[in-house]
Amino acid sequence: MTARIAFIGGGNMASSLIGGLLANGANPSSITASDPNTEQQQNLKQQFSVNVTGDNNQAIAQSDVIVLAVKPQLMAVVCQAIADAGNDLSSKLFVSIAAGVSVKRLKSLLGEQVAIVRTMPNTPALVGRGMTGLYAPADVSQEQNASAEQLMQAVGETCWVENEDDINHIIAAAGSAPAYFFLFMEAMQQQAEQLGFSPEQARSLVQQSALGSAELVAANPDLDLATLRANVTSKGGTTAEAIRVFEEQGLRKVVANAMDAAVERGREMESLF
Ligand SMILES: NC(=O)C1=CN([C@@H]2O[C@H](COP(=O)(O)OP(=O)(O)OC[C@H]3O[C@@H](n4cnc5c(N)ncnc54)[C@H](O)[C@@H]3O)[C@@H](O)[C@H]2O)C=CC1
Ligand SMILES: O=C(O)[C@@H]1CCC=N1
Repeated sequence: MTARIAFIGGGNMASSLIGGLLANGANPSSITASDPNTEQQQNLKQQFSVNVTGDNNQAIAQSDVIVLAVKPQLMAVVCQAIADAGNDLSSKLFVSIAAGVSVKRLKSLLGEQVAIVRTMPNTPALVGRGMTGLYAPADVSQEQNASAEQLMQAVGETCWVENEDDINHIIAAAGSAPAYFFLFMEAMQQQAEQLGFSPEQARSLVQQSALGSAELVAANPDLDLATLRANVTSKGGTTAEAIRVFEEQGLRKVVANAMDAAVERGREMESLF
């Protein structure tokens, strides 16, 4: 029997996961998205034909795997209401995708016996190119770990971590990472427009270069990234000049500082939410 999956919160990340699951062959009738925003419910129904509701407890009652996909600051109130409804949660597997909410915190809200796997996906899940980190405390069974892994592998690749704090490292290296690449691409698009291209042309130039580069990386697992870069960089040529400017102006340090800031914020959120 395929697992019935409830999404508590049907926003950006839930939509990416739902879209990815359906593209991978999941049956829309096995998925229920719960969201108080009726417009969001309509979008999900229209786009994916999944079941929608505004009642979290109804979605949970009819599902085996519960994906907690609300904003971190809402997690406490949402989980408390789930616990207060008094439904039997003992046979359910909870999969949290929230940044900055610890398993300890979730258990304190949902109940100490509740099985919880903490994960950190990213939005390319929508196109089957997700990267998800997973952490399971010792009381989660092998079978439940396998269910969580199966869910996330349907939308991309997975990486288990042994220590919960490593989820904050996954956030820095993968969960938040699409935004870094989008920022870089945005900056390149802007400059391409300055150089005289139309916005469409500029986007296409940047988009195809990014896509081609990522595919080259994936197609050459034995070549390190520095070698791929060197292959573009003719001695005394144009790329060398651009790379010189990036290096001299501290791109590596900026990247390291930005990733460290994401880790720190993840830890800080764990003390707030
Ligand atoms: N957006 C991203 O790239 C990623 C997000 N996450 C995590 O996913 C979670 C959701 O983030 P987004 O999808 O970006 O946020 P979002 O704001 O797009 O989605 C949250 C949804 O929850 C709904 N909601 C509000 N109150 C609710 C309630 N009481 N019950 C059920 N649903 C309720 C909102 O209407 C909204 O549609 C966050 O905890 C975030 O840390 C994790 C990895 C990546
Ligand atoms: O920005 C955030 O907090 C979430 C977690 C990773 C991506 N979005």
